Amino acid sequence: MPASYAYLGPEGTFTEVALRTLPEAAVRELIPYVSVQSALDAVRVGEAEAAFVPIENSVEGGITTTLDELVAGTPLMIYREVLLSITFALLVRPGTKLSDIKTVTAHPAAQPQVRNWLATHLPDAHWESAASNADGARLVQEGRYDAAFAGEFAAARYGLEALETNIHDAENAQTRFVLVGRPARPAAPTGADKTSVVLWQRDDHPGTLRDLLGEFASRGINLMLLQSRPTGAGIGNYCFCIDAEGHISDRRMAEALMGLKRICLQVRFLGSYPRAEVRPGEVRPPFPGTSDAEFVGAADWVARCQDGRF
Ligand SMILES: O=C(O)C(=O)Cc1ccccc1
Repeated sequence: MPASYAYLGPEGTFTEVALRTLPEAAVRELIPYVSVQSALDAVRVGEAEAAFVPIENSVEGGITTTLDELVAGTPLMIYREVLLSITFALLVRPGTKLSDIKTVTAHPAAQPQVRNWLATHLPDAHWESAASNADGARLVQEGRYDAAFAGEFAAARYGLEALETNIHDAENAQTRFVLVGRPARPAAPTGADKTSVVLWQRDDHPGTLRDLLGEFASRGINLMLLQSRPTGAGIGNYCFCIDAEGHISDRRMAEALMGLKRICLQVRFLGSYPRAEVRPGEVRPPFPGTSDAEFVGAADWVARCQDGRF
C-alpha cells in the first residue's frame, strides 16, 4: 500500500485542490475523510502518514475545529502549509433558478465569505452548515438543499451546475491549509520558515500575555498569528496559538521557546516549516543583536566569564 495522506473530503473540496499543489501529494494515495477530526485521527492511529486540513482564513481567522484538535489530544506536528485564493460558485441541480432557492449550505467557514452576497441575492434563503463545501454540493445532488457554495470545479463531480461564479465578499480572500503528521524532526530551515506553538499561562496576573509575547519581542521575532482558544476549564481560561517567523534551529527562536518553557504552565511545539508565500522584502535580516552568531558569541563570553578567561 502506498503511503497515504488523509484530507477533508469528500472529493472536490478546496482542501483537495490545495493538497494537489504539493509535489509530495503526487506520490501518495489521497484519502478523503468526512471531518478534520477524522482526518487527524487517521494520522494519530497510524492509518495515514499525514493529514491535510484548513487552519486559517483571511476573512474570519482561525478554523477553530483544526486549532482545537492541534491544541488537545495526542500531539501532532505541522510540516507544510499552502495558501489558496478562494472564490465560491453557487452550485445547483441543473435547471434551478435563483428564485427557486429556499435553502443553501456550505462549510461554516464559507458563510462569512459570502454573507453580503447572500443578503443581497438570496435574503430569505435558509442557511445550514455542511461538513465541507464539497459535502454541501453532495447534499444538493441528493436533493437535501437547493444550493451549495463550493468551488466551481466541484460542479461536475456532483452533477450540478454553477448558477453564479466568482462569489466573494472580500477581494483576495485566502485560506491557509496545513499538512499534519506525527511528531518527528522538523525539516531543515529554508530561510523563510514559520514556527507554531501553543502556550498555556501558569497563572493570571496583570501582563501575563505581555510576558509571553515579550519572549518573542525581546529576541526580534515577528508574530504572524495569535489566536486564543478556551481551554474548557471555565470562563476566562484560554490558551494561545501562535505562529512566529523563523525556525526552531535559529538561536533566537530556540532561546524564545526556552524562555516560554520556563514561564508557561505548558508549551506545545507544533512544528517549524517553510512559509507558503513570501513576498520580496518580507524576510528581514535578523534584528540587530539577534543573529545566530551574536547568540553564540554571547554564550561563549558567559562561559569564558565563568572560567575567569575574559
Ligand atoms: O476545503 C473545503 O472545501 C472546505 O470545506 C474547507 C474550506 C471552507 C471555506 C473556505 C475554504 C476551505
